[in-house]
Amino acid sequence: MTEHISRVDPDVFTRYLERTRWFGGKGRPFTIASVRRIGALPRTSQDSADVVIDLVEVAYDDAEGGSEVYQVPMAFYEHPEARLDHAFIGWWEEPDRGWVHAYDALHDRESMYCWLAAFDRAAREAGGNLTDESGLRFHRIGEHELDLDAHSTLFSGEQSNSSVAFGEDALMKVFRKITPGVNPDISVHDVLTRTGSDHIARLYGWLDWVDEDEDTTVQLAMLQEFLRTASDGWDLALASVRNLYAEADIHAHEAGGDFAAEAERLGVALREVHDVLAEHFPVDRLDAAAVAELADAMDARLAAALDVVPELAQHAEALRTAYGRLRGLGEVEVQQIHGDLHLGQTLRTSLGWKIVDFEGEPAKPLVERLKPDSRWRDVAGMLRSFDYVPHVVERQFAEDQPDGAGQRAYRAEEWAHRNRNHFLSAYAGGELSDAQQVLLEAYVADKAVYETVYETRNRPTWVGIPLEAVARIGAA
Ligand SMILES: Nc1ncnc2c1ncn2[C@@H]1O[C@H](COP(=O)(O)OP(=O)(O)O)[C@@H](O)[C@H]1O
Ligand SMILES: O=P(O)(O)O[C@H]1O[C@H](CO)[C@@H](O[C@H]2O[C@H](CO)[C@@H](O)[C@H](O)[C@H]2O)[C@H](O)[C@H]1O
Repeated sequence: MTEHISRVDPDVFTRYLERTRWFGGKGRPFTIASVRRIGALPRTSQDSADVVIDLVEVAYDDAEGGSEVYQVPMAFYEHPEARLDHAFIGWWEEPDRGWVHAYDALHDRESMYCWLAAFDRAAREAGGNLTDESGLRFHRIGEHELDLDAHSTLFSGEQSNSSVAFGEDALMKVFRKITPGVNPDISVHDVLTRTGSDHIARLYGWLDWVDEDEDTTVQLAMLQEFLRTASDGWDLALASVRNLYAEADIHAHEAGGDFAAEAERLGVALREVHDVLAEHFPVDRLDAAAVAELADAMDARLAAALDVVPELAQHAEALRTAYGRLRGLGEVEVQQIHGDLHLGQTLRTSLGWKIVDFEGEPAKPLVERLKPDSRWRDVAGMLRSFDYVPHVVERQFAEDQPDGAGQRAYRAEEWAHRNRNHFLSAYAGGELSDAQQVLLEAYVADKAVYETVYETRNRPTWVGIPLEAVARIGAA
């Protein structure tokens, strides 16, 4: 542990991380390797607490090993704040502040005002940049005037990061797992905002920190347009299946809540986003050797997954065969993509579909996430998501209405099939070539394997959903 908080019992952070949704190391043994104070938010006249940002380094004590760094913004109060009980981290003596009661600052409206006010001030500084003496830099782009009267509300969803809405004006996403260098969520939103894309929330700014010791920059948060009229694509799709089940014996295309037209619009939106990204980021053609490396990477991911999900073993050969087919492809085009696309990353607004969260898969190292990849990875992510929807609805129905499961399973498959097809043909604009089919199948298999690990670690009772998909690949 570094000197400045050496009096804090590391168990305080261990217990806190384990309680959060966003900590990626749940289920793995770990110790706190270091805690580093990187700055304090500029004070405003409304402040009632000191607000600081710590980076907490976690070292894993299992065979996989390695370490990760998490961002923990904290509000320090002199006395306990009952209204923030749910966000309590611990209490300890700070060298220059005395005894403090530390709370997760994102739950605290007074503290969140510090971020909003700093972003607002940045817009008025030269170049839209505000830098403080600790190296925290607030950047603004565009003309949007922030609403400084807006109250902050922390989103409570299942997220890898923490998002705070400022009224209906702006949304700030605080990145939890921190890696030095460019965060693709910011760089991709920056390009799509500057080019006027219709399918994203506009970027308003971001916060980074210059680590002078390591000569690196760390991106800490992103501020963007709040999509007021948004409905989550995942929730809409769940509602569509519930609607289908509410009427006995009708087909998916006959149900009032049919989702196929939305699936088609989503396909078109994704293609348009991919086209803009291809225009503004480098596009490469992988040669046969590089394509073989792509297959090797999928093999390696499967090997690592087998340690976490031993049930995958019986399907390993079929999965390797799907990856192996990639080796027969001469060339594969790669570009900047989304990297972790699923229905929960899509929002239906009054102005059409928007896609959010361009950070890539949270578990992947940044170097991997920054590498150009095939567009078919994103398409595969969406196809997997259409597969998840009826399974999740069925879990809810099975409890209340155990009868009729067989009939529901049949109709569920019809729903998933219909929406996958509508999405895919709208995206591709016609039939897929053999090479595209091979790519798509390999990426679907790779995503399903990733999901088995993700579910085992985060929602163990859901692991059957991707495992069933993996079994289908085996049976094909
Ligand atoms: N600009 C926005 N306006 C309104 N809601 C948003 C916006 N961006 C994201 N959301 C909501 O916040 C949720 C989490 O955002 P996301 O970027 O996926 O975070 P994470 O990286 O933590 O997964 C999304 O599912 C969506 O419902
Ligand atoms: O949104 P995140 O970047 O945090 O993505 C992670 O969490 C997702 C779950 O919220 C997970 O997605 C999986 O579950 C979805 C249903 O909840 C389903 O629609 C997706 O198809 C499935 O992959 C995602 O994989 C993970 O990276």
